[in-house]
Amino acid sequence: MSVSRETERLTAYAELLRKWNPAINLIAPSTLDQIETRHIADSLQLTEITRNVSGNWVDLGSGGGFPGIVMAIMRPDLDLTLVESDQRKAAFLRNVVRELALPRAQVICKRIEAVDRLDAANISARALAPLPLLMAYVDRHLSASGTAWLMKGRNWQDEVAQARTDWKFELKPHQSATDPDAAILEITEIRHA
Ligand SMILES: C[S@@+](CC[C@H](N)C(=O)[O-])C[C@H]1O[C@@H](n2cnc3c(N)ncnc32)[C@H](O)[C@@H]1O
Repeated sequence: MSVSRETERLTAYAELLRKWNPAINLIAPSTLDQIETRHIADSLQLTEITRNVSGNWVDLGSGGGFPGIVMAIMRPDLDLTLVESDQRKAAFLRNVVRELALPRAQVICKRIEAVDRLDAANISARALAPLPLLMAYVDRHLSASGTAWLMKGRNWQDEVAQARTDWKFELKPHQSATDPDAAILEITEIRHA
């Protein structure tokens, strides 16, 4: 049976994470044995939901590369930008992009608030900030017709209620398969309330 190019790259990525995590703390050490079942599986849910989506993609606060690197592996047809302000994590991400040969992925090592507007068709973020703050980051970098894909934990409904104080938006939640209380929030038409 042939192993797909995507599977080879996901395996190589997991190896790089395991190699570098002791030095850089890319993911919580307690979750090192859950790279495939939790971190990659979470990210693959997003790539599955968005398999027919087109346009440039921006992943904010990429950290060790979830979901940004998984998106770059599964969608090599998209221009993808990972924004990560921590220099050591950004160096790791650049190394992954080079070693896995992902030529349409680039890393910006700056704070999200300091990056020139990216005018993205799609934005993703996982474990970056509470939704009210995340909306401000997304609003800065999303195009008027763009879609945000925000991976949220079990308090997502409370966060949505808080965010609606300052923002108006259309919301379509996709329930997580790995954690029934978590969701990927598909958000469009963002504007100040
Ligand atoms: C908790 S980690 C999550 C990383 C990854 N998305 C994941 O799910 O594993 C949040 C990351 O966002 C980065 N970050 C936080 N605030 C940021 C900002 N304002 N600009 C750029 N990066 C930021 C941090 O350095 C950190 O690597």
